[in-house]
Amino acid sequence: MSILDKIVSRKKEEVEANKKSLPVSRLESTSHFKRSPLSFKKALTRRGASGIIAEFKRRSPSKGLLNGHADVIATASAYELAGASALSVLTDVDFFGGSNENLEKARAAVTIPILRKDFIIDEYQLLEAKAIGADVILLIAAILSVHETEKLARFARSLGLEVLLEVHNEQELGHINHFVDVVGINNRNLNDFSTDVQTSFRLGELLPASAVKISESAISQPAVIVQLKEAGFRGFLIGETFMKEADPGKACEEFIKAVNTL
Ligand SMILES: O=C(O)c1ccccc1NCC(=O)[C@H](O)[C@H](O)COP(=O)(O)O
Repeated sequence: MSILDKIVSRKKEEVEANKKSLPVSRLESTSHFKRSPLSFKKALTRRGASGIIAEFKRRSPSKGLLNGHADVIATASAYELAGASALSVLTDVDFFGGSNENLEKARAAVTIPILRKDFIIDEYQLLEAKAIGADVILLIAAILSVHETEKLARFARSLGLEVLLEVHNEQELGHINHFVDVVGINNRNLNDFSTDVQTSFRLGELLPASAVKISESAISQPAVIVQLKEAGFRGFLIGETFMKEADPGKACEEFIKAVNTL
């Protein structure tokens, strides 16, 4: 079984358990549920935006523990102060050491949009995303059919959430539909963990000029941001480069400063 299959299999169990312990009526009664989400797309395309989407990721299947000490509130605040356009918060518990609570804490600490980074396979998770204060959700083409992608994207939009669709190869471009706000090209092959930033350049050329596209994973050099911007990318999702440092907020600040000097 590939790691992606393992994650999805565990996710199905987790979602069924959550449906029982926290029914939809409880999700719908939260204060976040009544809030109007912020626009991720606007935050990335605003004039002068850094486009950096700074991620809070404690550990990952590919690298193990990245940072056991960073505090989510301090890190989220520091990312925003450093000039990040948006945050990404892992909420998967078993494989990434994340939690819904982390996203709620980040929500209370920042005013920029927050991406719920998880493996979404069920509409319940979209209601949950809204209830914990997310603004945008991730749909991963590699784990969804074209029909499932459209159904989930439509439902997310009906809740006022924006949709980031993640693709990794030419075939997955067929998952794009008109409910998708932003297309993410993941430089990491989620089955074997190999990374190659060229994936963004290759697939980016195949997207219509009107698509708002972001590059995800394995970005560690400020110079790459300049090249990706030249290729029309508006956002850059960065986790490990920041989280592997003792002070992820400082690492983000230095990275954005370095981009601005190029
Ligand atoms: O990060 C992993 O090892 C991973 C493994 C399996 C599925 C997803 C995985 N990561 C999710 C992501 O897409 C990244 O957290 C995100 O793009 C940031 O990547 P990075 O800057 O390389 O931490």
